[in-house]
Amino acid sequence: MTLTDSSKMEKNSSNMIHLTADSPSKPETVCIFGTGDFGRSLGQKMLQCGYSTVFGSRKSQTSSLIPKGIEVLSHAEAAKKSNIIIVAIQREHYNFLSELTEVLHGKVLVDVSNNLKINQYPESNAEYLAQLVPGAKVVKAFNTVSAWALQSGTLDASRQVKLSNMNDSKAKEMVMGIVRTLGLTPLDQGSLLAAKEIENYPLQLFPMWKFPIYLSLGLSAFLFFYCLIREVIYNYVYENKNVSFFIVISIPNRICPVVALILLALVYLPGVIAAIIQLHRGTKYSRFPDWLDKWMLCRKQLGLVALAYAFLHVLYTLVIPIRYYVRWKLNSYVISQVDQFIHSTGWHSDSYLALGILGFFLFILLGITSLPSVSNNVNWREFRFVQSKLGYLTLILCTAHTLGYGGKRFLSPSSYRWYLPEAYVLSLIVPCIKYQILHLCRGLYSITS
Ligand SMILES: NC(=O)C1=CN([C@@H]2O[C@H](COP(=O)(O)OP(=O)(O)OC[C@H]3O[C@@H](n4cnc5c(N)ncnc54)[C@H](OP(=O)(O)O)[C@@H]3O)[C@@H](O)[C@H]2O)C=CC1
Ligand SMILES: [Fe+3]
Repeated sequence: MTLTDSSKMEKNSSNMIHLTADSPSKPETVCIFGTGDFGRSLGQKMLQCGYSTVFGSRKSQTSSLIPKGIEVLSHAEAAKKSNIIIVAIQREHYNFLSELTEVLHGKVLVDVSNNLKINQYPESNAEYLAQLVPGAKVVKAFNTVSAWALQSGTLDASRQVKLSNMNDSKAKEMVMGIVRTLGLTPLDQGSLLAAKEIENYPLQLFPMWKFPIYLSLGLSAFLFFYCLIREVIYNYVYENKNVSFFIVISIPNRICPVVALILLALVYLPGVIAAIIQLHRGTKYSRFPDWLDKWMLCRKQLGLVALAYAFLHVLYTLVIPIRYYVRWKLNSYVISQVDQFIHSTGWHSDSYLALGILGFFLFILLGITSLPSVSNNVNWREFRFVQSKLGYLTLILCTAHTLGYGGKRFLSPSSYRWYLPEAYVLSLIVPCIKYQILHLCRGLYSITS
């Protein structure tokens, strides 16, 4: 066991001790308004974790769905029994709470609600609740956990509970205590102003992945038609050769490395543009344009999509030796000439393959270090070293590998092995410019200081 492992275990066990020692802060009774899906699931979980729970509902009779051991009372009666009231009701039905202002005065009201659309209302649901019941201490929490996850106990993917609250740290601490006892991790997001962001969070669908995925799909489509015209249609029209089966493996295997390289280059390009902007403005303390900000924020996703394309390229390449077309070509080549081993060709083929293997290995390393569990264990300098220095090296190695493969026939337009020169140009230019800019910056810095 490493030193970090043991210190982590120590930390965890001290947390556990802290939890049990924390139990005095565990309230006697928790009240939940609303006996819908979420209210029932939360009530059941509370009961399992040792809380005495009471429901506040419009109906007084208990249905078979209500977990056994939980009393169902009217809203006012239930609220009187507890200092914490979890409001598991849709925002549209909050109006009746204003009639309970007196009972709810000084109590902690937990708003768990979500909306159907991003930014559906001008103010967040939690702020709206705080306006309706001015005497209560409103805390936003639990909206990022689903009723299904609470019921099934599969909380791994959604263990984090984002919280925010007006200015009452005591109320927030009380809710955080409950969150911890339920086996979840509270994540303090600050004041109630953050509630809107917390409410928008479950409605987002891979926000950072949209641009990289659309871009890669667009590039793939463009390259597919480009290769289709250059290789299949051109050969058919001018050489009367039918190579339409290229669509299945040859063309995808041409598209994958090119898209991977362009995307990888686009990971490093915004850094270059940012450096140029900073040099032009003469300061690094001004905001970048919005488009550059957004581009910088999705670099990790761009890199991971690039890695996926590189993986596909590796898989497509692995099947090459068993393809009929390749075996046929090889055989006819052997038959057509008494083959002499050409040393330079041996070198050329081995070195481009070796460059590809090394480049792909570093590419995987980049992907792994971008995973949160790994990046949390390296310091900022180590992370930058891997992502920046090794990133450029990966770009150069992969470009050299592709150049090495296509290089021989680069200038022959009728060849089916023709690669898009733009891909190389872009991926080679980026590290070069950055290198130049760094030197320029160092030079300027030494002159001015
Ligand atoms: N379902 C989920 O996975 C999640 C839900 N949430 C949030 O939890 C809240 C409840 O969701 P959910 O349980 O799924 O919804 P349901 O429709 O299943 O339940 C809503 C409950 O609100 C109460 N209610 C309905 N209309 C009124 C009214 N006019 N006046 C007073 N109370 C009313 C009812 O309780 P009664 O009949 O007892 O009065 C009803 O059972 C929502 O705000 C939702 O956004 C948050 C995270 C996940
Ligand atoms: Fe390759």
